[in-house]
Amino acid sequence: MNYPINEIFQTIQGEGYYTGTPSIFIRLQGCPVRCQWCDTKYTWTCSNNNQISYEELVKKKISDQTWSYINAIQILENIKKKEWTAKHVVITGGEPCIYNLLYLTTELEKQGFKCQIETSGTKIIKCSSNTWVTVSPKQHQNTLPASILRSDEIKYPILKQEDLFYLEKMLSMVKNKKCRVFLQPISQNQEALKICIKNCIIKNWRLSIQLHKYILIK
Ligand SMILES: C[S@@+](CC[C@H](N)C(=O)[O-])C[C@H]1O[C@@H](n2cnc3c(N)ncnc32)[C@H](O)[C@@H]1O
Ligand SMILES: Nc1nc2[nH]cc(C(=O)O)c2c(=O)[nH]1
Ligand code: SF4
Ligand SMILES: [Mg+2]
Repeated sequence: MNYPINEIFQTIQGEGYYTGTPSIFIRLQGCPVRCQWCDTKYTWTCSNNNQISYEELVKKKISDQTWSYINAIQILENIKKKEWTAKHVVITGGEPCIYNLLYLTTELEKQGFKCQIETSGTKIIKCSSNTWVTVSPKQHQNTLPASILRSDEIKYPILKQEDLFYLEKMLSMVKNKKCRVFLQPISQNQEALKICIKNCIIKNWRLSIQLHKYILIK
């Protein structure tokens, strides 16, 4: 099965529960959700005009809207060829759950990788049962309660205190589920950081600051 991939890179996970974990990122192309503060807008459209070859994709040095159809075997070949050592794979995007990720996560697990998906939860999540699912609820496009139920962590970007109303509404829909909640300031906004810190302490939630943006890694 081929997936439209924007970039594949090895770095340190900068967000959420696995912050600090050496990770191989697989960024898929395409997202219909269109959050206006999104920091990966270059993945939103999957236009044929921006399609490049596998050979060009694996050599990409900059983050732009070019992408290539790549299958799991080619991904594994690329990881081996680049001698990457991380065993944690983060499938992100764009919105990766517009695609069926069951095949990709299963093939990666067969080779000993731990898979994590970063998703808005606005689409039905199709992946292996061992995959760690990070759901980032989105107010304007209605994250599915089923996604919250499947989630291993909820990572909620906020700008202002009122943004928390939607998170509380989503959590109230899954009363019996114990959720791991992370608050994440949007775009390193310092006022939002203060609001995140205040509410994490009150609610005993955890803070996610996008570490990679502070230590200037990809
Ligand atoms: C780029 S998104 C891709 C995965 C998926 N579409 C989603 O929204 O979860 C990965 C994570 O980055 C967060 N994010 C995107 N832009 C951000 C920004 N400007 N500030 C903070 N977090 C941001 C998203 O909320 C999500 O948790
Ligand atoms: N280092 C690093 N950690 C991340 N965690 C989630 C990311 C994303 O864009 O999905 C991301 C990213 O782009 N870089
Ligand atoms: S759902 Fe994720 S990728 Fe899509 S616009 Fe929102 S933050 Fe960006
Ligand atoms: Mg990112």
